[in-house]
Amino acid sequence: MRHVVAYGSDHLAEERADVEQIVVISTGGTIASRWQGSGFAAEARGGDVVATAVVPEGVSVRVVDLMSVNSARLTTAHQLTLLRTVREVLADPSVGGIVVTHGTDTLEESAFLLDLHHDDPRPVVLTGAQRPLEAPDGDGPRNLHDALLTAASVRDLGVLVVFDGQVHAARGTVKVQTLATDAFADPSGSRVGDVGADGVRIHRRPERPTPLPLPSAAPPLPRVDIVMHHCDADPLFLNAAVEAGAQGIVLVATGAGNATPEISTAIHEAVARGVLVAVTTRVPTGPVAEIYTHGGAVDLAASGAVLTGTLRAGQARIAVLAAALASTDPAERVDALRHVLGTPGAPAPGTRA
Ligand SMILES: NC(=O)C[C@H](N)C(=O)O
Repeated sequence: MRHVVAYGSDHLAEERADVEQIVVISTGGTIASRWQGSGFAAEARGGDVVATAVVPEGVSVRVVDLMSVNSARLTTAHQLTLLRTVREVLADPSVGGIVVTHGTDTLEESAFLLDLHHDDPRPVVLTGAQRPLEAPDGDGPRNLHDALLTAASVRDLGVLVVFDGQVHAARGTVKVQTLATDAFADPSGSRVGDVGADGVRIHRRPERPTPLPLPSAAPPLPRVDIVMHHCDADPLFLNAAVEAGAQGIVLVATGAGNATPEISTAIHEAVARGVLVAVTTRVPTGPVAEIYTHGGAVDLAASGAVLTGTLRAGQARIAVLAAALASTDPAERVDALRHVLGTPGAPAPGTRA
């Protein structure tokens, strides 16, 4: 990345490094965690986090200290603040890309929300750590270096997750390890690339639907709940979510998307009240599919639920949330959900007559 530039009135030509400015947005997580006397919690500022990493050659870093929280505590309001901050940062054409340091617990949710709205060729790369800030064998410094390198190197890949030498698309990626450092994978797909001593290697381009417009962050933000099915489950929690005012519900069904006739009836009633209901599965890998009746996915879909393909619970919830933020009309919300799921033939949100 070297080129020739002219400086000042004497037209002195010099060769200088073409520096790529990457903005690091710091949000907390284990990568920013310190011991609190009883356990670890996010505490450090972004500058402290960046100071742990080797900044790749040709990259300059500017830090935005957005928040410092364990990611299990994040709310929709936090995530919309992150989304707006990304937009504001990218409004500066001198910025080459963004790295978001984030707790791993809900990283896949924030990454997917950003990806659904990302309409810029410049990358947004999320990373974090499984070991705390000052751990002698910490994984944060390498992850941050790799994320910076990726953010400075790639274009037109949407929002990415870089972790443990791997580059993942936001969509489909889930946390697959509670403690080990190879924390992320797409169980139903393949990764986008790798980061090694020879740089960033990209193997595939993620499929992404047309990005959604920036949603309003004005309260009240829609409530979207997750309810898990299991042996002996009745519709109590699904109905409780409706009573609590949920505008969207994700049922984490068994197998390929199956529950019971009673839950199918409860979904029918929820949908009749304008609630957007989606179905994913407890199984780690593979799509949900309309195969079984007697309370199976065939019936749940007939009751008005939308099957979410290979998205797991956290990202299925983000898809429902994004659809709920895109419109207040129940039919348009279904369109928006099908659009973000990449359903063939789904009308673009807001195009209904
Ligand atoms: N590894 C981590 O980052 C976990 C941490 N509890 C979080 O903030 O998500």
